[in-house]
Amino acid sequence: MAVMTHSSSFLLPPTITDAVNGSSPTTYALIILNQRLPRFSPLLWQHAKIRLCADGGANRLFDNMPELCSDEHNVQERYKPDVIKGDMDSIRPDVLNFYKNLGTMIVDNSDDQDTTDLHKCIAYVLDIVSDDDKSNLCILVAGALGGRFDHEMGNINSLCRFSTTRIVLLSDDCLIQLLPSNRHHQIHIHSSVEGPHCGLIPIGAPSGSSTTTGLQWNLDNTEMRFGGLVSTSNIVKGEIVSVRSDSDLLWTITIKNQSSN
Ligand SMILES: Nc1ncnc2c1ncn2[C@@H]1O[C@H](COP(=O)(O)OP(=O)(O)OP(=O)(O)O)[C@@H](O)[C@H]1O
Ligand SMILES: Cc1ncc(C[n+]2csc(CCO)c2C)c(N)n1
Repeated sequence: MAVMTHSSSFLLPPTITDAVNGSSPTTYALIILNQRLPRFSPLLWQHAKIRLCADGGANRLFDNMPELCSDEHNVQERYKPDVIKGDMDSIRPDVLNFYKNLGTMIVDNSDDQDTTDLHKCIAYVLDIVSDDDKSNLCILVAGALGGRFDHEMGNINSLCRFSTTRIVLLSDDCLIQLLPSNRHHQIHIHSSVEGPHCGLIPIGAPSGSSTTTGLQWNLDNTEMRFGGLVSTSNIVKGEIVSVRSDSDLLWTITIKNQSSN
């Protein structure tokens, strides 16, 4: 069974990350959604090679980034997205014009009312990254959780629709990613920035057999299904959590508020 490693090193400053990652650095893309920016968004921005706003996500970048970078000047000019894409029913005209004048590419997909703005942005990233970058690609999605439940489920559905792409949904409080079936997942825990609370949740279909190490309540060939057992309120115990399952699972872990540590 092929090993797939996971690390939330994008929550650490890039210099530390580069030293840890060694030879094959991850290519990060950042997609900003229409929810209050997570407090660590400036860090995600630094890691990212390409930055997109999904429609109204541009309003959040424009309105919230200056508060998060209060020690910097000209924040709105400096934090210029490469692309704004979506059905353009939420972005404010002043914000659209501001970024258009800075040279941001605007992609209006108002004709497509069947896929979400997040879906459109992920598809765009997959279209433009080179094959080399695609193999190391990880898409970070800021503002994906909390707020409207239909949007949250739409965002989780994007993980399933693009199940062969590494995508991490992020809020201030936690992250979610998909662990594809039939891999040996090794999740490196950065305990200074994440944990200890975590969960493993079957999505789309029941999981017949899942096995883990590194958790307080490990699974041992355990079945999980909605209406039966799903592993919520679990706790990370080791530096590495390993997961094997015959079905796709969602992995979620809390993100620490570092100002309170
Ligand atoms: N409250 C929320 N919770 C989670 N994700 C959100 C929320 N609001 C927006 N998003 C995400 O941000 C993206 C862009 O948001 P935006 O408000 O521009 O979308 P929208 O298509 O205009 O939404 P709607 O028309 O349903 O209000 C959405 O596709 C969704 O992925
Ligand atoms: C069955 C069904 N349910 C909802 C929508 C609405 N919808 C889904 S994605 C989207 C675009 C949002 O930017 C919209 C309006 C649909 N088309 N089909």
